[in-house]
Amino acid sequence: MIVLKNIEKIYRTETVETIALHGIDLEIEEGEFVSIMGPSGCGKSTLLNIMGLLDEPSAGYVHIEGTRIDSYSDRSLATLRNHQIGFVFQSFHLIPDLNILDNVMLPLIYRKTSTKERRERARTALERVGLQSRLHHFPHQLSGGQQQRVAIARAIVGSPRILLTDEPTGNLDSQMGGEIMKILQSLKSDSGTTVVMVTHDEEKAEQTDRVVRIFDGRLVA
Ligand SMILES: Nc1ncnc2c1ncn2[C@@H]1O[C@H](COP(=O)(O)OP(=O)(O)OP(=O)(O)O)[C@@H](O)[C@H]1O
Repeated sequence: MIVLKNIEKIYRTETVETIALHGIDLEIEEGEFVSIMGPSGCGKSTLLNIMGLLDEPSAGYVHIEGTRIDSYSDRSLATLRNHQIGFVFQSFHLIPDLNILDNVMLPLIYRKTSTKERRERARTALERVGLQSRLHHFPHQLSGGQQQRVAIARAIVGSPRILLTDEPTGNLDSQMGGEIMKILQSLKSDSGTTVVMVTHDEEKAEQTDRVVRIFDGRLVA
């Protein structure tokens, strides 16, 4: 379960102060598939980054699986992020010089597992997204939808409890976007993964369990 309590986020530069989030209270149940919608600049990515422990709130606190995050050391935070949370972004961020299998094995490099086990897990994750026949292809040899499926495989290879996705279908046509939605739904239904998806696409948001709407850094529904 993810709990956000009275989250504020203020970005300060020398001349400007931007209040990106104003007192957000949000609870996301384990195994829930939630979408976050709102106009450009309303704070969606900021919220996702705070949920994913990539950024710290200026005030308020985050609980993940019952533990208040600000009680963690940087090292335990990194471990928590590496083991419990997977990320998928709109642009796939694959490493062009590594084949698909090696790209997917990458997050396991910090774990004390053998290369053989890491390879097995990467194969299983790639099977899960239907890319078992492309293991030795390089990213540029795949379509956009396939590259996004690799990014999902990489995000789930460590079996995270939480998958955070920032416009995962934003760069894809509607058929490929539909395939990505099916994969996200299967993660929820087959493994009970909690999935949070930032999207601008009303139709895709309606396919999730709950739509959270943000306007000007505040929750509106
Ligand atoms: N690193 C930063 N420094 C200063 N201001 C920032 C920073 N990151 C975001 N902002 C500001 O915070 C606000 C929220 O940005 P955020 O990226 O969370 O919006 P968003 O809803 O995800 O937008 P979009 O849909 O366009 O991606 C915006 O006004 C943005 O300009």
